[in-house]
Amino acid sequence: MAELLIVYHSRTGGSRQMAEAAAAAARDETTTVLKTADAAGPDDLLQADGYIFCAPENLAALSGVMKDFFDRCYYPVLGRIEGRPYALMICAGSDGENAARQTARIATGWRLKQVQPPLIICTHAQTPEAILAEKHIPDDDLDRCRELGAALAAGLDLGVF
Ligand SMILES: Cc1cc2nc3c(=O)[nH]c(=O)nc-3n(C[C@H](O)[C@H](O)[C@H](O)COP(=O)(O)O)c2cc1C
Repeated sequence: MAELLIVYHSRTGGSRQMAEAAAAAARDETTTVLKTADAAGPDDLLQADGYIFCAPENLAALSGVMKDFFDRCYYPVLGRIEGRPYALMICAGSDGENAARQTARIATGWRLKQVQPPLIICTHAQTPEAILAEKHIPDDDLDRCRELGAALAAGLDLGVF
């Protein structure tokens, strides 16, 4: 069975809920490994056949912990995972585009194949208190994460990418 690796970072819970929803749906289709960014490393990337990366946008960039995952793994796996499919999920307050663009550039460096446009979910938190509060991602947004997880996992299992 093909293996899907989902790597995520979350500060206030939104990205975690998104990653967990994608993982739960993906597990119905293929072997799925869910790891936090600080626990994941090059061996996890090498072992998997495809990826979902999920993280918040912080200060108009990918969150630092997720960036550290890519920084640690970039050269150890460069040239060894080319052509593998991936998808991207970003949790943001009101934007998310820069984090998505930045992550896509890293993935292009690895020569990964993006199999669908980035899924950006905005929490619409505006005040410092709301931004720092624990997030609750609505079920219809989590449905979009479930669809993404199921589609990537099913495609991996069928070998269509
Ligand atoms: C330090 C910090 C910086 C942020 N910068 C942005 C930003 O540049 N753009 C944006 O859309 N949201 C921004 N946000 C909002 C978060 O992306 C949003 O709260 C999201 O839910 C965080 O995901 P998480 O719950 O997985 O941590 C920022 C939040 C924090 C704490």
